[in-house]
Amino acid sequence: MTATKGLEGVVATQSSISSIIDDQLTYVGYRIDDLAENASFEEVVFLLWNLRLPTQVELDQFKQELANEMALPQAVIDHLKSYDLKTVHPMAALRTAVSLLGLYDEESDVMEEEANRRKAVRLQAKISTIVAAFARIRQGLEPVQPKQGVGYAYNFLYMLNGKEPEDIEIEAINKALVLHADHELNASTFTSRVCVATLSDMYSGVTAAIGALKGPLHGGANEQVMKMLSEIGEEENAIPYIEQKLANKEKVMGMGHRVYRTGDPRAKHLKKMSEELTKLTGQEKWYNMSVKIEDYIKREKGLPANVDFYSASVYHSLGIDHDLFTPIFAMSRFSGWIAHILEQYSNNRLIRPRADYVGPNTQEYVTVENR
Ligand SMILES: CC(=O)SCCNC(=O)CCNC(=O)[C@H](O)C(C)(C)COP(=O)(O)OP(=O)(O)OC[C@H]1O[C@@H](n2cnc3c(N)ncnc32)[C@H](O)[C@@H]1OP(=O)(O)O
Ligand SMILES: O=C([O-])CC(=O)C(=O)O
Repeated sequence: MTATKGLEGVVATQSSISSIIDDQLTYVGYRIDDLAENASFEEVVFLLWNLRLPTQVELDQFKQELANEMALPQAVIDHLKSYDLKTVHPMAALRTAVSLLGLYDEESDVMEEEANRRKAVRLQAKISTIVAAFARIRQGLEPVQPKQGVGYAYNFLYMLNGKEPEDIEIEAINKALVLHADHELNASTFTSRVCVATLSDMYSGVTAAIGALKGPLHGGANEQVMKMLSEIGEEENAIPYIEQKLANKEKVMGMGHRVYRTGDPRAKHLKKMSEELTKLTGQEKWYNMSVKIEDYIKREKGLPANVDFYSASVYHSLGIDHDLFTPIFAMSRFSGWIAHILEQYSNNRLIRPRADYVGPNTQEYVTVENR
């Protein structure tokens, strides 16, 4: 047996949810460019879970179902209030809060398809409320109740900031949510599938996936990109900073991808938004700095910017705290994880690969007093 490091190139399952072929991404066959320009996030969630686009009536109904499920059990809010809010990372808080949520769902261990569909709606609805509530509570503010009759992106911003969002903010968050929703067998989605393939429950699957997304080689990279840009500070420092990083054999966050070779098709949409939003808010330097880094890394290392690179300056120019960038990614990716969990249940087999053993040969056991 020989191991493939990082499972590169290994095809581990069949899936009908999203595809990456020749560096093009589709959700259920629909091009990401078309979805990013035209679709609401709720439309995309419906698509991922039902493998078809909704009619207007279905979409309105689905939006209402999500809005109806946004409120959190008081116990979850009280729990969020009990954390050490100065030190707890929001992704760690999210991981725990989502797991806790499962304790308040009477159907959490009911495995029938209809129950799983109801849990899917509850989870997708409540994740945005948890992220917003955590952000408010740590500022010493009360969580804002979700609003009826508005879309998912609007409601998130409303609960986060406690005021009506501007159209441009809603558009930016909606587009970011559409772009991050699913991505074939990325590390966190694979984690969710491995977890539920034991026939564990949906709460366990998404909790495990949050843990995988949190790492800086995956979803955690967007926060690290903003950390890097903040350290660079001014445009003229960008190239010397990156040269030093490469000389130290350190990775440049937001660059490179396991699957894409020529470029990540999501990045151009975020780049355009970054340009618009940083200009609008008089913070062009973050965009200009990002372009310099992207061009340099492409030229020197042949690596493309990934989805995490420009999302950093987009969220920053919306005034969002840097450590909330990855939770926002999670909010969107919940839809993909859930789609994959439902697909895994529908055609399940335990996922259990092998390891190529490279440890010592068989050894004789020596009792502790004789070692
Ligand atoms: C939503 C997402 O998850 S998108 C990815 C988010 N993650 C990041 O942005 C973190 C930075 N990027 C990376 O670490 C990588 O590009 C990954 C993890 C995304 C994918 O990489 P892998 O396919 O595993 O490639 P691997 O890490 O083995 O790198 C291959 C080579 O490219 C180099 N490389 C890859 N990415 C980078 C980078 N961002 N900066 C500098 N060098 C890089 C590696 O140092 C390595 O060079 P070597 O062969 O000389 O040792
Ligand atoms: O697919 C991957 O490996 C990482 C990624 O871009 C994503 O999860 O969106």
